[in-house]
Amino acid sequence: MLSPGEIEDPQITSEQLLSLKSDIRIIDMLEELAQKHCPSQFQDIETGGKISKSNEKALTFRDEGRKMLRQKNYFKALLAFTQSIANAEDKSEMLGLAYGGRAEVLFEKGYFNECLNDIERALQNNYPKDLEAKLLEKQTQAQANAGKQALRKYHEDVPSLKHPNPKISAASSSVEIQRDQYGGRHVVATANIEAGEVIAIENPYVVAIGTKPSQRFLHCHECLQLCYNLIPCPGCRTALYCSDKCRNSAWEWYHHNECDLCQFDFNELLSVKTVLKGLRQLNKTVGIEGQQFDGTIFKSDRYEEIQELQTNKEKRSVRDLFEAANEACIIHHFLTKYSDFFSKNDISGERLKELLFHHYFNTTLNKLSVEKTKKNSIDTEYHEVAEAIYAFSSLLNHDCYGNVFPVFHGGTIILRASRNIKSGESCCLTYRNYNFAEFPKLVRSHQLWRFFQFTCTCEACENNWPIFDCLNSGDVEKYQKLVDQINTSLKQSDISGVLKVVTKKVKEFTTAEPTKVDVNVKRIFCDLLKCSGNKITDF
Ligand SMILES: C[S@@+](CC[C@H](N)C(=O)[O-])C[C@H]1O[C@@H](n2cnc3c(N)ncnc32)[C@H](O)[C@@H]1O
Repeated sequence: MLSPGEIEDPQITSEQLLSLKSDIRIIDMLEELAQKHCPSQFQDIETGGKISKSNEKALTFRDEGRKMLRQKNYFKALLAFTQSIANAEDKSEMLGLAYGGRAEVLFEKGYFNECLNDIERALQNNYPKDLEAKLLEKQTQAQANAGKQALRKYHEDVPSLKHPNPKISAASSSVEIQRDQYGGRHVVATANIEAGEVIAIENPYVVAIGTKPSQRFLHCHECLQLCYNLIPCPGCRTALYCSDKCRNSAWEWYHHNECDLCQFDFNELLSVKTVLKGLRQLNKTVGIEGQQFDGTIFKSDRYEEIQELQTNKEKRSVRDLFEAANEACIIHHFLTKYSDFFSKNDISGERLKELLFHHYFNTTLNKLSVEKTKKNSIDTEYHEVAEAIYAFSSLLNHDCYGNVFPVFHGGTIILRASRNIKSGESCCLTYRNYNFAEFPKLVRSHQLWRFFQFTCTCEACENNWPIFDCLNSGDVEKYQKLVDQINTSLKQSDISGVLKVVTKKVKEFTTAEPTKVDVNVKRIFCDLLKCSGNKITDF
């Protein structure tokens, strides 16, 4: 794709662009510039050609899978066979063989139920008759063991809200949405909230899985659950799902058109999914009485809430405006030329470009990173699975010493208080973990402006709280005792026991500038909260 640096037109400024007033005029002007400087950019993508399913590619991955299986490198074998399944042509013998190969890996690792699913799929997909006897033998062995397979849980059950908010479908009744001139919409506590309390439980509107093999070949692209026997979209070699239910849901809401784009090797894009799902939802609800948007209840699964999310368009650089316009034009071009989008949607090309432009900004601004953690250990490392858009969770503003922490169960986000929050206080996340203890104020303000276009005026910024090394120590002796207690409990895998002790400690925090002990205890507390959420693979 063309980059803004390649536009040799130094005269253009974001003010000039924004003075054009309407989005479509900005898009048109930038499209004209892009065509002047790089007339061949659409053809460049097209000459790469449709990268459709290919049994040849599937065979290469199958060979790799078999090699890894022989070497007992089961993890790599699983990834290779799943890639073979993604590439194999629908209903081909190659697909059957790829399922058969993965069934062997699953058998070796004791995933007998998953193995049986794959054997079934192999048999339904023209598995070669001369190899069938061996597969049926494996089936009998797996059936004999399936009953003994322990139930594996990749996160704890999603809790339910004790006191649901009658006006916000995802939130507890102790919060409300307020708006002010400086911070826009934000979430405020309407009652005292204790550390650990659940503030909201919310499903994503759309998700976009990461591009690494450990992300896309191990998680459902729709619900984000960890899954070792994903099934492919029959049309493209990109999308993989944990079940027919997820595959059908994705198809119904957005993938019926996204699939055409995936065949040109576009990664799954939050903005595109949002537009496709939004239009689908609007088409479905229009005309149904009582389904019109009335705005009295904030619903997480409704397009109007997503459309309203902030864009900061007026504060964007030329680079941002250009990237958004360019992406909108490319997606528009490919949907027009290679899909039946316009015959199924009553919408003009210009309107589609405007929507893509709008959602480029509001998805880049509001997306959250869906994470997972190591099993039963305090793990400060960052393991991303996907990015996702949540309607209500997007309304929490930033604080460099945030009081809310997200934990992910599959794609579901659970927002918990990471310290006590007083009634009337704002409930805030720490965006991209730009917290005061790790990043000096100068770095934080630079990055917060770069990614979120605002100047932070939180207590840490206003009072110039020092970074960790320069904080007061706090009660180190007590802290050492706590750490010993934590380590003993962790050795016995007693997470809930240690969480109780740490929660008590967090509840004792005062509002003054935190000490080193406070910062460490809060960090441990958040890491322990994460233990109930998504786990990294145990394969
Ligand atoms: C994810 S949105 C949060 C919800 C947003 N306030 C709204 O009205 O929809 C992020 C944007 O909110 C604003 N924001 C977040 N935290 C802020 C803060 N501490 N002070 C001022 N503005 C803030 C910035 O414009 C930022 O780009």
